[in-house]
Amino acid sequence: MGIAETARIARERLGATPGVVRPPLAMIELFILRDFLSPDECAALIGMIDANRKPSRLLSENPDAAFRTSETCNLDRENPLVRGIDARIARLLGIDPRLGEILQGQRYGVGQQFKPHHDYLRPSEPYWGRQKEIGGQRTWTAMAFLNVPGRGGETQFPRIELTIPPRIGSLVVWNNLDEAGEPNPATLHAGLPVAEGVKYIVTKWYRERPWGVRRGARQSQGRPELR
Ligand SMILES: O=C(O)CCC(=O)C(=O)O
Ligand SMILES: [Fe+2]
Repeated sequence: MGIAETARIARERLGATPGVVRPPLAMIELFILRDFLSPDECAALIGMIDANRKPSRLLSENPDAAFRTSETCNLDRENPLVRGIDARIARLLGIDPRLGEILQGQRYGVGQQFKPHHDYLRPSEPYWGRQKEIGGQRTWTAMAFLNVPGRGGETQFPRIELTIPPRIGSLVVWNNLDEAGEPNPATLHAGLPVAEGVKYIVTKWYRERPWGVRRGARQSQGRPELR
């Protein structure tokens, strides 16, 4: 199934799911589903993130050391809660779960942020040779807020003047590509600095092809810690 067909199905599935809201945005395809995760699920995920967090990394070289200052946790895919949530996201989008990267948690303390960036990959970057092999382009992003920090930590899309405040359990889903399946620059977004408290989210990125390195018949993961 290609990028366009995946997008058509995701659009249809999201559109048919009760509670899914699609803000009227001309330039990007974005959906919000409140209460996708229960407060108990959020609390359990926060515990897992706290137990296993490491400084977040970037896929591309970036001279700005403050570009992404959060911490990241690759969630244990053998854990039943993680498995269930992963499967629910895939079902909501009608997407083949094999296209998904590992479900990650992110934690931002006071002052931490992820400056404006695109989730799609750039074929002109040095990382592309490998990324092309392990799934190719990133297509859709799903991100859920696990808590509400005291202040700050909104997810902002500066090109379309959209700012989404954290809300516990809320899922935000967007297509990083345009109608033609090409990277959509309007999807530029940032995790704004946390001003008070701590912010936790989970993020799920999907690829155009099954994600991972193929060794014979067995599929192992790529370098999930990298963004
Ligand atoms: O923290 C946020 O609000 C955005 C996170 C994000 O953009 C990402 O992890 O790719
Ligand atoms: Fe992002």
